[in-house]
Amino acid sequence: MEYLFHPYILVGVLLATAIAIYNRLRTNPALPDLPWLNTREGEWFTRLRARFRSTLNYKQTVHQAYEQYSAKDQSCIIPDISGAEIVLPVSSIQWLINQPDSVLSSEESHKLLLQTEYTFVHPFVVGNPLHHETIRNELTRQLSAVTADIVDELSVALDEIWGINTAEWKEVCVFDTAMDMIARISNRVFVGLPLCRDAALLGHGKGFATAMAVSAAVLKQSPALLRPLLGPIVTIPNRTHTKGYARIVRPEIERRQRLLNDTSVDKEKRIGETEPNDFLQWTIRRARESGIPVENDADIIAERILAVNFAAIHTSTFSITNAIFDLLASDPSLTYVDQLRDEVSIVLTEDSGTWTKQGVAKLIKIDSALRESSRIGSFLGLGLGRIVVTPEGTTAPNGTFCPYGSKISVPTNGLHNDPLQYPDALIYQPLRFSTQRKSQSQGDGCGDQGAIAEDYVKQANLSFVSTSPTYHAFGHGRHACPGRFFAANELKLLLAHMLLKYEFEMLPSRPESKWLGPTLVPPMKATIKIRRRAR
Ligand code: HEM
Repeated sequence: MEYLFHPYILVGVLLATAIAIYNRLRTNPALPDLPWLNTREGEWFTRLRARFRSTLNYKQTVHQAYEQYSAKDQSCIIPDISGAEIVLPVSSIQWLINQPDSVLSSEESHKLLLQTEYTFVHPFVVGNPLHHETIRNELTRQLSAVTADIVDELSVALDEIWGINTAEWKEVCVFDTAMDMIARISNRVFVGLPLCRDAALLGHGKGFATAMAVSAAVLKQSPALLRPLLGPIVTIPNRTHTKGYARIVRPEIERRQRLLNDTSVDKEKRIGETEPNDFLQWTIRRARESGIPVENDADIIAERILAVNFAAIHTSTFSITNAIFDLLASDPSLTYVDQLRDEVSIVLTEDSGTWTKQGVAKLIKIDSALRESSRIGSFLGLGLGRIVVTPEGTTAPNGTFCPYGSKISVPTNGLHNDPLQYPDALIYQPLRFSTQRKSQSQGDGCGDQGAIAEDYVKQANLSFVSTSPTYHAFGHGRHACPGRFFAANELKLLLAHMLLKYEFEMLPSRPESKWLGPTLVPPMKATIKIRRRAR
């Protein structure tokens, strides 16, 4: 018996008890009595061990949540090392998105996920998200106007990053090169020329996006009590990149503010030849109109643009990386690459060699390929995350009581890959949605106006940006990604140009995406071989 009192054993027991108590406490609020995935009957510390099992095998966990519970109108709990969340049935999606922000909060869910209190230098920027409005309004409405800029920037970026050598094959890392292109094209619209080509500025934009993802993940996994201590340490790179980005754009912000404030000369001269039509200018104007003095602070404006960089860069890079690997690993005899390339050539010829927003809308096969890759490989294991913020809690339509403070979501990856929702769901079919859109538009053409309009809506519902209860790569409902119209325009143009300008070596198999906890990350190191096509 004496060995039981050995200091090592005592320390071990104390530690295990402390962890068990801590985990018991952090499962605050008391969750409803639902099945906990990955627990085993009779096992010691089974909930604690379940957290590790889920974290290490998220794919299987999400699919179990979907197949055994969510698809059958039942709820369950997924525990992982950062907490435990209630996974609701997919039948409750309409209810979930209809709840007011005072009941289910998307903002609180983002704050928790991104640990914004620590990861941003001025958390005010996310607490008062003026840039969401700028994305919803100016950015989306100005898509026609900025299409020429996007095409110009992506052409230059492709030439520089993938090269123009038509004689030799070149090996490129898809993820890294795509991220370089996305950062540059996006910043062309965010801050304009010449800043969008400033290597240091792009380095800070990409660096911040990566630092955010890493520091938020570390903080989310650590005990809340330790976060005030850990926060300032793990977010050193965030601050370095925020300050670096601000240092580079500040002179331009102040120059534009001076021009807008200067009333001594006429409007044209105050702003230059013509007023810049980019996100920075819209932000400066919105800040002036907001009536909130601090909004005009150059550091706040710069951090807003950086927040938009964060929202845009990784998400869009993940999408295009998945689309490229899926296409190149498809069966060559199915000629998907050629079919997509032909579509691009036809649209470009029809539009006399110039890209317009209307021309981009005609790329329905490219659109379908992007939607298909996002269906199969969306980074969201669980989607539509919300935190219950109403003090009395709320009850989902299947009767699951979700207490105040609990996190709820639905198993997006399971749903997106369900053969009952998508025939042959596990088979990549880039033309899945364009074929459906085409068959819908091939009515007899004699329908009344109402039927034609209905047909149009049905077709649009299958586009890349269109969210639904069975497709939430961009979320769904009023908190669905406001940047998706810009992202889709940019990605369709980028993929179109890649196909038009380059030959690709097909791949024998698809490099695997990896689960990092609940996030599905595309291959970040895998390479492909490309060669510039001779004109
Ligand atoms: C393919 C690229 C993109 C994907 C897959 C994507 C995906 C998402 C998802 C899943 C959400 C969460 C929706 C929810 O909470 O239910 C979201 C939110 C958001 N996205 Fe995107 N996004 C992309 C590109 C962009 C771009 C380019 C921008 C900015 C220009 C942007 C800005 C935002 C913002 C501001 C939110 C928060 C919206 C809110 O809370 O109301 N995203 N995005």
